[in-house]
Amino acid sequence: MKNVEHIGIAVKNFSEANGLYFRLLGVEPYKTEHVASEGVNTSFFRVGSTKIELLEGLTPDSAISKFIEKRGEGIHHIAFEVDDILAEMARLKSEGFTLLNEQPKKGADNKLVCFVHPKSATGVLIELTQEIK
Ligand SMILES: C[C@H](C(=O)O)C(=O)SCCNC(=O)CCNC(=O)[C@H](O)C(C)(C)COP(=O)(O)OP(=O)(O)OC[C@H]1O[C@@H](n2cnc3c(N)ncnc32)[C@H](O)[C@@H]1OP(=O)(O)O
Ligand SMILES: [Co+2]
Repeated sequence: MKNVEHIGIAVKNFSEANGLYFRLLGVEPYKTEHVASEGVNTSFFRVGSTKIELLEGLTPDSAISKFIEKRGEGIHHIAFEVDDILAEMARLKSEGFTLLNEQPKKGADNKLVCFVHPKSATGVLIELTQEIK
């Protein structure tokens, strides 16, 4: 795995949180994107070589809404950049990690993504991301 591509943060109020992170980081988000398949709105802020992804759930059954309901706002996942997502998925599976999708799916920001169950990774939801070229 390469660098931490982004850290995902679950927020209750998307526009307020975007304003707060603008004041915190001193930069505007470089993009906001609706990801229908995940039921979320996302925004991305560049911080050095990595990014902060703010996530707002759009329906009560989205992963983000359920997370906030159970655990409140906060860090939701850590995303690692990989060159070959299929190879990395096979490697993690053989190491005993539970993958949450059997095939890579289209994530935000032009990436293929796969999630690893937090219960198999010390309570941390892990995302693999591979850039779509
Ligand atoms: C688009 C974009 C991108 O970057 O491209 C994204 O990031 S999309 C990001 C949003 N999409 C996703 O997160 C997709 C992958 N996530 C999922 O498939 C799911 O959220 C899930 C399997 C992690 C949890 O789903 P679930 O239906 O089992 O949910 P539950 O609410 O019952 O949660 C089961 C247990 O996992 C815990 N749990 C849930 N979410 C998290 C999390 N993010 N980090 C750590 N623990 C977590 C709950 O507290 C609970 O623990 P306890 O049992 O102890 O109470
Ligand atoms: Co993410």
